[in-house]
Amino acid sequence: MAELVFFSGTMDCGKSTLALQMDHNNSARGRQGLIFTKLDRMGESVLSSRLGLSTPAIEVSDHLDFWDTVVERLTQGARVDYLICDEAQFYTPEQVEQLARLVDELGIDVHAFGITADFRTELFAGSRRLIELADRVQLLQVEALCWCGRKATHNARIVDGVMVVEGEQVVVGDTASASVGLVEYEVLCRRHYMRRMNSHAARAAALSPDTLPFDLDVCAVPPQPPSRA
Ligand SMILES: Nc1ncnc2c1ncn2[C@@H]1O[C@H](COP(=O)(O)OP(=O)(O)O)[C@@H](O)[C@H]1O
Ligand SMILES: Cc1cn([C@H]2C[C@H](O)[C@@H](COP(=O)(O)O)O2)c(=O)[nH]c1=O
Repeated sequence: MAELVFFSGTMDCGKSTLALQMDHNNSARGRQGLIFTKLDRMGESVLSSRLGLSTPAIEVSDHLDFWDTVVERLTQGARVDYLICDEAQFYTPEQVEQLARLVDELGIDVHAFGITADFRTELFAGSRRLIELADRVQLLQVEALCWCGRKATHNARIVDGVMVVEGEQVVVGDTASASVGLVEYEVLCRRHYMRRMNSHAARAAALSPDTLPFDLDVCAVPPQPPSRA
């Protein structure tokens, strides 16, 4: 029985890697699939993982109709057994409905991958619709960790080293650390998200002589990011 599955987790927890693995495993067994993504960090029409693997993909614009795209392929004689849909948080609710229809009416498996919430903790429209419609929402097994060592549950946006909670919902970026003047992201546990305490702020607080030792978490010096030289 075909399924619509939403594989979800924070940024940097391995969603794109799993998307590539699922495509590999399916195609190795002779199944035919189509790979979609939207606004991948590496550029247009590519699905990339931080582990270094990437594959060509169909770029999803707001105007792309999944139903029409797949039906056109089938009409041309192609087989379509499954879809891999990365960065699905950026899809429109209508596109998610088209994916559900492909599962129900054409028996095509849809594996969607994405983060649920933005840097303000608000659901992305595509993720909301996926949670509403998916047969299953599956959290990834590999957990990304907050700088304090707890499981990371939130995606924080960092601008010039400072965590922000206002701004455009969509700004493509990476979780790379230690760059200044860039929009970047850091995954945090809820406690440190709520305190606006990203690793940079925690390091500064731990080193400041003015900081009262009111909380061991805050006073712990977060590990330095690895040098990228
Ligand atoms: N150098 C590395 N060695 C081993 N694993 C790595 C390395 N760099 C990244 N990873 C793994 O890749 C994951 C990020 O993979 P990716 O598929 O790009 O994440 P997502 O799509 O969820 O943002 C990290 O959580 C980590 O497990
Ligand atoms: C939290 C958040 C993220 N984004 C962007 C940043 C990245 O380009 C993607 C997530 O990609 P990943 O493969 O899961 O790392 O989403 C955004 O635009 N707005 C946000 O609030």
